[in-house]
Amino acid sequence: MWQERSMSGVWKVAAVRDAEAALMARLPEGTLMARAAGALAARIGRLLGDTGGVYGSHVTLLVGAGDNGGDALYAGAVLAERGARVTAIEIFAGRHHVAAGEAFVAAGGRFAGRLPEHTDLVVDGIFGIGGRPGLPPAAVDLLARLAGVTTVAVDVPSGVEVDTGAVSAPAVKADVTVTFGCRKPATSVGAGAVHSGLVEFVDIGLGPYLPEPHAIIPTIEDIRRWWPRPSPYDDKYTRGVLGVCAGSYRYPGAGELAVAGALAGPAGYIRYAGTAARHVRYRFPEVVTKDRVADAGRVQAWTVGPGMGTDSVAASQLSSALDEGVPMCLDADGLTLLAAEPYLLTGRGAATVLTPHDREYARLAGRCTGDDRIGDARELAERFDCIVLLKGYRTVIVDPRGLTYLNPTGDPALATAGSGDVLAGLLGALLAGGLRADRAAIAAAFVHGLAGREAARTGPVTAWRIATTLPLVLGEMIGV
Ligand SMILES: NC(=O)C1=CN([C@@H]2O[C@H](COP(=O)(O)OP(=O)(O)OC[C@H]3O[C@@H](n4cnc5c(N)ncnc54)[C@H](OP(=O)(O)O)[C@@H]3O)[C@@H](O)[C@H]2O)[C@@H](O)CC1
Ligand SMILES: [K+]
Repeated sequence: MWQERSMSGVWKVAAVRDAEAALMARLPEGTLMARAAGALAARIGRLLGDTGGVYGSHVTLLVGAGDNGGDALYAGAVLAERGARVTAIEIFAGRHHVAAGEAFVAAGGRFAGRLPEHTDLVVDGIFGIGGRPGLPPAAVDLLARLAGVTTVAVDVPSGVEVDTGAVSAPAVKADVTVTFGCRKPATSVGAGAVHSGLVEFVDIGLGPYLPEPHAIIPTIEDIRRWWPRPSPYDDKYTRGVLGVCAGSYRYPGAGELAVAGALAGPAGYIRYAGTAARHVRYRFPEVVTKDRVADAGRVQAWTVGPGMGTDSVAASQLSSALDEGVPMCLDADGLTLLAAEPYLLTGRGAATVLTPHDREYARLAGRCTGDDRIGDARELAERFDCIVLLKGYRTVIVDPRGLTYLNPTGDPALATAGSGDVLAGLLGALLAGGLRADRAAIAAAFVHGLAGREAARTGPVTAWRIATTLPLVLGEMIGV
């Protein structure tokens, strides 16, 4: 499924090692490292080019004992040949990739016991996929002294747990990570994605040897292809009708934001049911409003939960919506209701997407999210037999069979009150529009992220601004 061409996969270390062994068996020794180091040197060269050029620049390599340090040394050799002053510091005294060290010295690089006076750019070659979480004290000390210097991580930022992206101990914080062969969780999810900075992928030929990926990162082409578009034969009903049950007397804004998100989606008709009906009607004349889900009329999907409260009225609204047996996005207060009544979804035939943030996750799972966000999301998806969209800088989406997506468009600006209400509305509209539920979840997260980024370009981001930026982003980037 992931092989749809534009997607990129994410693989764990064991799969990378197997693919590497299979490929290496067909190639002369050192070929892969040469490919990796060549691309690394080229990327560093471009970065230095932006700040005065390679010639005469001061580059410091932090070099571990394994092949990751070897990559750094071979790249350092190329830079030294191009006139950079390259200094390598061993993290473990007397231990480095021997052939790479010789090439480095032959090209004019030098090993030193301490940092040079000045560094323009530091290369993290401490550990790659052979790394365990955390850094030796010597590396922590060097990195502290290099704080503020442009940092390029080789393959993964050292110290990040490669298979989960967890950062539970000191780890390198890179501006750019040049990653080889395939993407890994370390650069794609959790705090590791933050520590990776801009991730540049270098194809070294592993592709044909890799198995099904651990997770998938969709691209904008995937989202464009999936987004439902009306045909000339559609009417407002056949495009899909979404029911939105969100907001309340107390929190009418949640209803308005969820509806605003929904209106940006592909559904042809939005029905609102809830106690914020007056507010919704006033702001959106195109939406038909009722107080009760039971009176809302037929829909192809429901979004239930944002700001609806958790009292008995809210519980009965949720239960009416579930009775309709159509796909549902369950968010916010709806998740709190589910946590209190975990059997609510048992035996449900239609797809359900749960959209927790970390605190809602804790309520549902009975424990906090841990270091492995993909594992956390999978556990919840299995328990409730649902699709789970676990929000974060890299939102994780999993279906109960384990198919996993990572959203690449997250932005810190999205962490603002009401932002999730907009997402829930948009996601529901995609469900109503007939998109497969896992794709509806990732497409909504992707476009919501783009809208957050776009809104952030012109000032502080509010949920309302995310909602009003959605049509712009959909028109300009998704082509709807
Ligand atoms: N895959 C590919 O296709 C290609 C891979 N290539 C490159 O190879 C890299 C993998 O190299 P690698 O296997 O030699 O392991 P690497 O990451 O250098 O580190 C191992 C060393 O670090 C040590 N160590 C680890 N953690 C530690 C800790 N917390 N604290 C202290 N020590 C710790 C560990 O010690 P040990 O476990 O032996 O005690 C061992 O000495 C890969 O990321 C990529 O850059 C490319 O060149 C070509 C294509
Ligand atoms: K590294």
